[in-house]
Amino acid sequence: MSQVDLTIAELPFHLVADELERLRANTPLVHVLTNEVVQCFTANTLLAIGASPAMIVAEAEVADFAAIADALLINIGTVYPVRLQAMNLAIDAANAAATPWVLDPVAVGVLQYRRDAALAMLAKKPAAIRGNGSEILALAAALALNAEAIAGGKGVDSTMSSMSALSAAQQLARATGAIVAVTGATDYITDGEQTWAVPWGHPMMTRVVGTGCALSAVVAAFLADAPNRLNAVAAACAVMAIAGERAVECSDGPGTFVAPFLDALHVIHPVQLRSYSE
Ligand SMILES: Nc1ncnc2c1ncn2[C@@H]1O[C@H](COP(=O)(O)OP(=O)(O)OP(=O)(O)O)[C@@H](O)[C@H]1O
Ligand SMILES: Cc1ncsc1CCO
Ligand SMILES: [Mg+2]
Repeated sequence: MSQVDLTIAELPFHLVADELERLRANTPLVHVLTNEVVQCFTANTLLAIGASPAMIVAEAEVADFAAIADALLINIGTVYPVRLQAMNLAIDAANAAATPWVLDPVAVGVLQYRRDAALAMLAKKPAAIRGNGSEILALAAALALNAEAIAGGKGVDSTMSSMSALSAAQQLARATGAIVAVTGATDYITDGEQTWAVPWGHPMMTRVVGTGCALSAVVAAFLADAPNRLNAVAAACAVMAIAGERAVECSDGPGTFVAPFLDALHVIHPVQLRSYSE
């Protein structure tokens, strides 16, 4: 019987550089079905990094658009019945076109309606799942029908570290076939066997709304036509975390963080990333 290789290694900068170069060359069209809080920030984040966002949400349009987009994000942060219906139509069309889609299971440990919705989506095989510690623990527990372990999270915020959810992330990846990214002080990105650690970022990123939601959209962008999905998801996490660190240097707090964060995403360059490896 073959042993599962649970190696964890820090993501090297040259891989981030390669993935960023690929993304900028492709300028992927990202179909975004996200929550109502973070729409504009998510679109600006995608534009700053070099992707094209489109928030197409009508039931009558989502299938047609998912079929022509390069990647799809499904974020259940403010899900309600009509939106859920549209999300499932978009997922089915993306799957029919072999287009990668990402699930952001916002607050999945807090409410049964979205938990049921997320579990049904898992059966449709997301290419990646990106959540905070509480969300990944809750989703893994829900999938295993481990009822006591499901509850978790303070609304949309995590009460658990990413490290405490690492094993759940690996199990979730193995059970679903998705790349799982669990974010926090260190982000862990896993296919269930190999795991990249992304240790950058800053706590200020949790003091403005939507950095995680926007990261999930960036994960979708990096997954478009990705030859290596694990590296693509990890690079998305790295670029956001590095930009977050840089933005803090030019900000006084949450109110002045967002503008330098978008600027940092815009200027981050593969050549500069490669120089960190030397
Ligand atoms: N303590 C921390 N130190 C450094 N970076 C952090 C920390 N906590 C979160 N981050 C970074 O913030 C970003 C968002 O991750 P987080 O886990 O907060 O997502 P989230 O809870 O889903 O966010 P939201 O739902 O508000 O969009 C990631 O890039 C992550 O690396
Ligand atoms: C604050 C908030 N409420 C529902 S979704 C969302 C965005 C952060 O996940
Ligand atoms: Mg979130």
